[in-house]
Amino acid sequence: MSIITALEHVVDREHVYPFLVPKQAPTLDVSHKVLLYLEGISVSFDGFKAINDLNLYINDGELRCIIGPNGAGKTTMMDIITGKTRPDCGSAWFGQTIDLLAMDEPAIAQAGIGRKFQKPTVFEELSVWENLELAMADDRDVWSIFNARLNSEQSSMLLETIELIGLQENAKMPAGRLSHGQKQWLEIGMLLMQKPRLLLVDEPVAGMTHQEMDRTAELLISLAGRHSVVVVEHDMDFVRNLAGDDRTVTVLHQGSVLSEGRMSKVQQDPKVVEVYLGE
Ligand SMILES: Nc1ncnc2c1ncn2[C@@H]1O[C@H](COP(=O)(O)OP(=O)(O)OP(=O)(O)O)[C@@H](O)[C@H]1O
Repeated sequence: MSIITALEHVVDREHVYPFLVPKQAPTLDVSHKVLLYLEGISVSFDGFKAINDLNLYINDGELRCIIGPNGAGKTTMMDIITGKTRPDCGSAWFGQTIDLLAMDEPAIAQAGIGRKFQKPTVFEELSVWENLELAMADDRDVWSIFNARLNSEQSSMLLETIELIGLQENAKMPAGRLSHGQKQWLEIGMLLMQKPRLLLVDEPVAGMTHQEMDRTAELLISLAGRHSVVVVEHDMDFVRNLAGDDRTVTVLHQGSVLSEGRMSKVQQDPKVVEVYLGE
């Protein structure tokens, strides 16, 4: 480039230098129908292998239940997917192009992986509607969110979400007054406002009534297809309900996959009966 051209670029306010463009994750590619690939992942804490040569594949739009006894490595696996824990070896890809191990936690969330922890963390003083507004994927700051009007796409997304989580009647209610189950649904709704492609849900029904559990199963099943959903859960009745006859259940034990398949098959696997269901 000549000096004149370089000077022209400097004064040209439209010109953006490549080094000034924020690095963006490559476009998600699920042409092979797999959304998440974990291969040969291991991680040790003080010499103890919490994850041991783990291989796991989640299809695009799939709802997968992950079960396993205490200490099987379920939480650590979620921590690796979301970038909270770095594995010692192995690979983790989101679709075929996005290398999760090369990204930090915010970049992974930005790329479309949302995580719901066991305890609901909603803003208790704010209404259900405001909680959802606040969670909306947007570059507005907190104050402008409440001062600005939503555009029509944002309003319809919010309406659709509040209906999906069954809280339309509670839109104006402070989130602190919701039941435990309703708070969990609100938090799922808040995650959905960020348009995740993959939702990781940790023990969603702990502390719920049976009615709330059934409603939660319906909600998670309704999300599959548009999103992939990975649910870690201890409650076997809930897992049976969620998995139905044709979804895949993965059993983790000592940091690797012990068994995988339909719930009816997994339940009868002698290895599973021995380490987990037979407890
Ligand atoms: N940061 C850490 N430092 C040391 N050990 C850890 C750490 N995180 C996890 N572990 C150990 O790794 C093993 C797997 O833990 P993890 O929490 O992933 O299991 P889990 O399947 O989620 O168990 P639970 O069902 O009880 O939640 C456990 O033995 C745990 O004590």
